[in-house]
Amino acid sequence: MHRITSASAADLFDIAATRRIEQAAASALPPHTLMQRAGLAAARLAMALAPHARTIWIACGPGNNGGDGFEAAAQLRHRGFFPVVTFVDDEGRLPADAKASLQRARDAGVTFASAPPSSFELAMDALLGIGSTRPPSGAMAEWLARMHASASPVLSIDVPSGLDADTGMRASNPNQAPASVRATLTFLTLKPGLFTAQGRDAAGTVWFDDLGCSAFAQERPTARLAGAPDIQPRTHASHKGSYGDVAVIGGASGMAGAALLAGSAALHAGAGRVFVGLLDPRAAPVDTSQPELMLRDAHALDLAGMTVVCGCGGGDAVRELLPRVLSTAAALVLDADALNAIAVDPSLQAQLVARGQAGAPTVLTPHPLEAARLLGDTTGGVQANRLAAARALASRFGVVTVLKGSGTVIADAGDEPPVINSTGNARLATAGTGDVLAGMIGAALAMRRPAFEAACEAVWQHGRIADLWPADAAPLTAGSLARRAPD
Ligand SMILES: NC(=O)C1=CN([C@@H]2O[C@H](COP(=O)(O)OP(=O)(O)OC[C@H]3O[C@@H](n4cnc5c(N)ncnc54)[C@H](O)[C@@H]3O)[C@@H](O)[C@H]2O)[C@@H](O)CC1
Ligand SMILES: [K+]
Repeated sequence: MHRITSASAADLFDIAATRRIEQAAASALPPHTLMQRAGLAAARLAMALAPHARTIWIACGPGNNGGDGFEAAAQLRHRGFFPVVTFVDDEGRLPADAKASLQRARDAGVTFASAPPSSFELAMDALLGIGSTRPPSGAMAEWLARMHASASPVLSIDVPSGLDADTGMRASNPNQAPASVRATLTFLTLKPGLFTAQGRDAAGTVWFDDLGCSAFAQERPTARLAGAPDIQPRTHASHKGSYGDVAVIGGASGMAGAALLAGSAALHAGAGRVFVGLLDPRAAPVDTSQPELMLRDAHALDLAGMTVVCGCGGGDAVRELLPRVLSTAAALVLDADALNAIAVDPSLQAQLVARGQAGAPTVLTPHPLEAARLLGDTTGGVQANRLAAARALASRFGVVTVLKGSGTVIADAGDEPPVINSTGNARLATAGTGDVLAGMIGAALAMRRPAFEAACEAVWQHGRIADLWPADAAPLTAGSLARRAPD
């Protein structure tokens, strides 16, 4: 068993692949072995989370997830703890494995109750796992609300009940208040839904136990956690030309700040030189607080051979420059208003596809609404399956897509499984952080990182800065994020 951190690189498997792995393992092992291993792992983690616990409430559902709960209860009782089990369904409908574990819990002297204990030091959610098919209702919904409203830690078994392990969408209760301490112990495989959409909030700290079955995980991963990037040291004999030029195109009237933020981020991410081509004809000729940035009129900037970051604060004015940007930029990041312009213009879309066919790298950085516009979908449709939406955008336009949001998804047009980023937090939910990300990706491209790696590394670093932000520092702003330091 080990804890998954943002530094962990790991393969993720969807429910269908997990079921196949489970079947292969179950048929090679003596009956009930997997559930006994799962229950023991759950009991061990429960003891570690609440070693002082007098009462551990274990809520068990009608399938094998409930079986894991019964098994954990038996193991805890054998170790001198006092689990109280509430069971949501009738015993006759339990699958065989779960039925055997129910009997083991009874034999161990576990207390069974019809209602949750009045107080408990830890709650274990063993109601629904990967077999969840509909929103929890009735007693199940009441029990989930009760455990998540408590001040005691909640340990979810395999998957937080009601969370779709493939997509990270909750069947109901999307605004559930987080319990004080929340952890999920997942078995056999890590599932993508634990790391994107509502999954990160629902799961809390993720622990993984492969139940000794890693040899059976011979499936192609559905997605990956990339883990911490490998930062290469700079050679002494390098110079600014070694780290490339970035040109930011954006900053229409009243929105110069967005382009300056992207430029600042590119600079602090290590680009050799950064030009900011402003679309506002009345823009100031220099930013005295960041004199390193070379401000230009966007229309006069020569883009040949440049890595271009286009769209930050671009307004409608960016539209007229896009044909030139799409045809001349050596490498390109398209953000914000550039994406909105492309979404409504088939000729720009054709140019984007042509770039991909010519092998020119392009990274799109949409938030869910921008992705929906590009796909002709709704935000809800995109969020309902973020992995699929990111892949669809990447393959439609021949680009690398960075679908922003909790658990940012990075997908490319090839066969590579998408990456779900595991850094970042709600500090990033403030104006301008997307401009900063676009600039950081631009810097990585200028340093000649392949587009997919550039995007994965920059997204990871961007979230990492927010994760490391000192709790007692001023709130994170996009400007300080770009500079990577509190003001
Ligand atoms: N079978 C095995 O050998 C193993 C199973 N494991 C556990 O088994 C789980 C999968 O078991 P199952 O396939 O039985 O699936 P679940 O235990 O997730 O639940 C499926 C059952 O719940 C019902 N159900 C679905 N949504 C419901 C809702 N909203 N309200 C009420 N009932 C609902 C279904 O009709 C079905 O009876 C995994 O998540 C994992 O926890 C692990 O112990 C690993 C080994
Ligand atoms: K569960």
